[in-house]
Amino acid sequence: MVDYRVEDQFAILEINNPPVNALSLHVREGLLNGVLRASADNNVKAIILIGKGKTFPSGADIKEFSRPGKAPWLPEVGHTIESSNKPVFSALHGTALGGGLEIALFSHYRIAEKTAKVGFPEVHLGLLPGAEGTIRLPRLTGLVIAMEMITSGRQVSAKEALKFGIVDKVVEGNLLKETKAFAKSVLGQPLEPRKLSLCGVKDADQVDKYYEAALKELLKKYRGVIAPVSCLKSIRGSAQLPYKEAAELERTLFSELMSGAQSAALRYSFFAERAASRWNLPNGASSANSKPLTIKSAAVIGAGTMGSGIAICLIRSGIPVILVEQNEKMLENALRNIGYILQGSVKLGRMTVDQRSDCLRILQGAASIEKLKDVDIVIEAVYENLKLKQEIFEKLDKICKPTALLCSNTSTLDIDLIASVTSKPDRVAGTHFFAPAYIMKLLENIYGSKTSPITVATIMDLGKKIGKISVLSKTCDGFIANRMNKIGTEAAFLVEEGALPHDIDQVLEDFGMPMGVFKVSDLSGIDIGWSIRQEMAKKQGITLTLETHYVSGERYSSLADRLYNLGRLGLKTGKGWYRYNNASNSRKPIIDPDVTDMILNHCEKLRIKRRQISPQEIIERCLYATVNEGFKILEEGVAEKPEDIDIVWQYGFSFPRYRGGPMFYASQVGLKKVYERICYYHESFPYSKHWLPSDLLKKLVSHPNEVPINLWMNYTNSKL
Ligand SMILES: CC(C)(COP(=O)(O)OP(=O)(O)OC[C@H]1O[C@@H](n2cnc3c(N)ncnc32)[C@H](O)[C@@H]1OP(=O)(O)O)[C@@H](O)C(=O)NCCC(=O)NCCSC(=O)CC(=O)CCCCCCCCCCCCC(=O)O
Ligand SMILES: NC(=O)C1=CN([C@@H]2O[C@H](COP(=O)(O)OP(=O)(O)OC[C@H]3O[C@@H](n4cnc5c(N)ncnc54)[C@H](O)[C@@H]3O)[C@@H](O)[C@H]2O)C=CC1
Repeated sequence: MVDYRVEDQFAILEINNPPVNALSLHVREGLLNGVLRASADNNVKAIILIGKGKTFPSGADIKEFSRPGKAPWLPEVGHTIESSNKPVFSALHGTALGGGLEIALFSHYRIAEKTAKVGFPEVHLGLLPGAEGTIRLPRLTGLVIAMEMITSGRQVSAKEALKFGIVDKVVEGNLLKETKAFAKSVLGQPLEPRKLSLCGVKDADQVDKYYEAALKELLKKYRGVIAPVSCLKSIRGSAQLPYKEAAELERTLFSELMSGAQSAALRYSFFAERAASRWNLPNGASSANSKPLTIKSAAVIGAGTMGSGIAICLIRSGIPVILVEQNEKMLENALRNIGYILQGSVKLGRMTVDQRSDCLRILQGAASIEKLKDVDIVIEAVYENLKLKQEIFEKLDKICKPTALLCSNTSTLDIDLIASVTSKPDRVAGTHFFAPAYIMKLLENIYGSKTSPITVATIMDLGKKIGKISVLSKTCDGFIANRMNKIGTEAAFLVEEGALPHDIDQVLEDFGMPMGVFKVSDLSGIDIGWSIRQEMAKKQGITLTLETHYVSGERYSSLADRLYNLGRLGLKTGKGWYRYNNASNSRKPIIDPDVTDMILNHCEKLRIKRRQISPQEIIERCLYATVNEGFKILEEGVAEKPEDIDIVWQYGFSFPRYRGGPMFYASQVGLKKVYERICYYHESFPYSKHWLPSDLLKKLVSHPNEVPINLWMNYTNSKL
């Protein structure tokens, strides 16, 4: 794993552990032995550490973190490098990250190839750079840059690294040749000043001031996340303590993080995200054996909230779009609105004026779908109405070229029903974006029973190309995301039983959700849910009233319908579950006593006896109902694996990454405990079928060995 050779009196230690040269045990052993061998070899004047393939080591081997590790540990390897009697040069290319950068900081000199990037991304894994990265980086860069880089996990370019003093030279061309040339220019110079363990932190006297300022920022930015603060404490130690004691403090903080729940969840999330990009269809097709088509042009039908957002995603990635609306006036409004949104991006520094112009240049409007005959893909985003969508797909089938993919942004409707009106159902799929589509990272792609592997491969690939995290779902009512989301349903029941909307929002926010469910409902519009419920009632041939308490034997809450009837549609009308100060254009939700009165009246009318509800019950009711549905989704093959579900929740509903996702969270609580509580709530609420315990969960708890191993178990200390 570390190839050793001597060339021109240089010992070259080439790290060869694809794909990212992670510093797994054999690499650490190879480095340690290689440096000792080279140090003892009289024919060697200097040592060069270099990565084979696309990168210098991108970090420790994260997979090893969930197993008992073995020496030599990285700091031991590092100190062997630093104390070598021969100068050691790290030649950096690709992404020299985490433990990789630490190895470089133990070396006496660092040379970076022009396109290389360096950084400490450990904070994203709930960790700190625990091989003395927090002690060494400030010795090179000073405290402010070290604090920023380590607490943000940001990767910096070779050029910036040179400016910060992290690397000694940036080179172009053959890295090894250039490193040798640099080495020759410094051979013979004393090594002691190059050993960071012997240097001090130049702005150490300012540490308290920098620490306080950074802490204030971090607490605001990363509410509930512990690793950034630990990083900061360790960096403070680097300035306040002698080197050895600082390293001990770093080790203690690292061990605390490593054994904690947040890092377990974040490490799981790292692999889950990559696992979600791989897919398998029941017919044997998979991401490994299916090739995507190239999408060179697109059309979006419906330029409302979603259609406009989807069009932005496409044009931002350089894909020309024809945007279709019902008439010229609506089209004009939509195009103007897109212009404003992009203007906002410019103001926020997310794009330049020129990039905005480039985007608008490839956006074309149309008030009829007749113009779509040449596009490679159509994404329909009209109202959530099956009949309307079928009419549109029937027309598209006739107008578009035979190879075009026809996709719907439907949030709930069966893709098979939409595909059934076309002559090419293999080309039909769901591409479910989340609002606001130009911000939210998730693209939930949906395949129907006839969707072809090429279609699936293309929409999964398209997601990646437009900067989304794509996850695949089989068609069903609501797909993974909306079918599983029982938070809103249970939250409404909890309000009927005794809680108030802001109580529930507070508990969910304390759990780590960026925004409570009622605030989200106000933001997206009370009318959205109302339309979905009306559509559902129509399908079942029933009429919903404000007194409706059961629908087809299922408990139903009409609280949101009451808001709708009062014209309280959320933020857009200045009133919803909360009140908003529209005069000052404020989006800040204000608790509204009128809503409390409305809730109390509702309960009185329906003779619901209100009671005290604990935060624990709120979490259990909202999350365990969701988890139970998640297991049903797995059982039915709607989601292929728990990772897919968790990634949908992280990127579609902003579920806190440091809790892994609802399925992972359940595994951390203990599946047995979760199952028992689900059974308890099923007994308490027999008229909510989402409490009917999942067979898969029951089997997993009672006969774990009979259930195929769930991937998440590989990376964590999760328990049954
Ligand atoms: C590197 C990337 C930027 C590459 O991106 P890209 O090209 O897009 O490829 P990907 O699809 O992301 O990745 C390809 C493939 O590689 C896998 N992979 C990537 N990185 C790693 C990794 N670090 N480890 C393992 N595997 C990795 C990835 O999963 C993909 O495979 P797939 O899942 O099968 O598809 C990008 O990948 C990236 O950003 N990677 C992560 C980089 C990172 O986070 N690095 C930091 C790692 S943590 C680290 O380095 C820790 C430390 O610094 C501290 C170590 C301290 C040790 C101190 C220990 C002292 C302990 C003493 C204990 C004593 C106990 C006792 O006495 O018993
Ligand atoms: N709003 C949301 O948060 C989300 C909505 N969705 C789904 O996206 C779709 C669109 O939703 P929204 O954008 O919120 O609705 P919207 O009401 O904001 O926009 C729909 C647009 O479609 C246009 N339209 C209707 N019939 C048309 C036709 N025949 N030809 C051209 N344009 C037509 C309307 O004029 C309107 O501008 C729905 O299927 C919805 O379920 C999916 C994810 C999230």
